[in-house]
Amino acid sequence: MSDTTDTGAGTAAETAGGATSSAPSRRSLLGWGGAGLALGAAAAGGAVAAVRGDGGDAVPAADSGAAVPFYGVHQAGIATAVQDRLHFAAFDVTTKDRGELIRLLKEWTAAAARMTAGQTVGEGAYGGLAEAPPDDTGEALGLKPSRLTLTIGFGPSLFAKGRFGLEGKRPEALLDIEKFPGDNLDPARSDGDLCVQACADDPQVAVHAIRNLARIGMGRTAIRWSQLGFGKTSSTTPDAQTPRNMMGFKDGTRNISGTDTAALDKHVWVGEKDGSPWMTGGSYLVARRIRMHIETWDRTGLQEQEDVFGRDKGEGAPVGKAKERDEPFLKAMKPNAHVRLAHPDSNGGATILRRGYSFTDGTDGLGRLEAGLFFIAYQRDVRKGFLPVQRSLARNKDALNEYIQHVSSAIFAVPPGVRDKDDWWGRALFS
Ligand SMILES: C=CC1=C(C)c2cc3[nH]c(cc4nc(cc5[nH]c(cc1n2)c(C)c5CCC(=O)O)C(CCC(=O)O)=C4C)c(C)c3C=C
Ligand SMILES: [Fe+2]
Repeated sequence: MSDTTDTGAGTAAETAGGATSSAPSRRSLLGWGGAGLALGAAAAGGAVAAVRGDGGDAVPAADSGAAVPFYGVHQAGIATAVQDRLHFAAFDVTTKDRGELIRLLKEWTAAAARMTAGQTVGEGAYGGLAEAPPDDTGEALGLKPSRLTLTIGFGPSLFAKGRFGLEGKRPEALLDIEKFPGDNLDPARSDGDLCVQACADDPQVAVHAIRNLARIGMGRTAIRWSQLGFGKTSSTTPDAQTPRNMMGFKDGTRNISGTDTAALDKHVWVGEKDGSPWMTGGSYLVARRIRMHIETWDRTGLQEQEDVFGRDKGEGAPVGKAKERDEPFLKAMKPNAHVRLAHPDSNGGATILRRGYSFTDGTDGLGRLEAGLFFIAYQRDVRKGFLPVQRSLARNKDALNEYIQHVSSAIFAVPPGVRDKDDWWGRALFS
């Protein structure tokens, strides 16, 4: 655990860069494969043979074992290619000391830079003082970087008066989300001062990352709730096969593509003139745990299932069309079909980037599968993204509502990317 050092930006930078560390890395354990080469470049802070051009514009990662660059204009994990697994954690900040919080964010940044490059945290998992717990918990030793991305967000409660002096910096877009008809929200699984979204192609790598951040944060933060996810339910790579959700339908067909920079600028990235300068290049994240009434769905006829979405189950084509990517003709769908109500044309152009994951947490004690969608949406302004779409789905009685229930809700301001080794998560907010 790296709580032994007062990690100033300089120290954090050295650690993040990896150049001065003698810690055993997942790279050194792996040798120099193709992924290792990309990782080596990332660790050196140089041009990466890889996944993003200028650190902001995303292009798909080819190799699921590779490293996704940590530094960039935008945080990775939003427009970058979606990985297979998720561990999402919301934290309460337990320290009252602003300086402590800043130190924590610097330490987290340094650890995140190392872990996303496939390296161990701090001095590693072994080889240190026998009396002290190792800096790294060790379960990712020998594993590839697995396209791990770590994306941080700040919740509304962090900006509360009398806490950290941030009340004047709360963006208007970081609003308190209203309760929608049909919501059955569990406060213990909702909200949070901070969040970290960890996505990777190996679940052990994602879980290791959250575990180590939680460990570094001990005494200053505590996990409020967390969510594991599998089977991505969206795609930010248009050429990839669209994944299917737990209802068996292709999900993510009409998502914003990670390569469509014009759409990302228009709908996802916060602009300079959007009101909160520290958020320029960032985005707003809405997370909703949505339980599915799986057993009811499984007893529902195919025609009804297809009517619910307005797409067919096999190909994923919109009603009356042959191919998944054909332009939907909304009026051909039932008035309360999910796609019809969620489409930008039905919501004044409101458009979101979806990045959700399926989940199952076993059974619920009544023999029913505790399963659903952990819905994640990124947008430039929640008032022009999630809110109008969800209002439309809730108030117009989306046909899907009979089969689902929203059981948790959270919103976070996701700051821009960490530019280089001297930068840290939230620097613009606290400066
Ligand atoms: C508030 C936003 C949305 C919530 C909540 C939501 C829940 C939800 N969606 C599905 C399954 C599908 N959704 C699909 C399309 C779709 N959904 C939203 C928004 C929300 N969905 C949008 C904006 C769209 C795209 C509409 C369009 O432009 O055509 C689809 C169709 C395939 C696709 O385009 O992705 C499916 C399937 C579930 C199961 C669910 C809650 C559990
Ligand atoms: Fe949807």
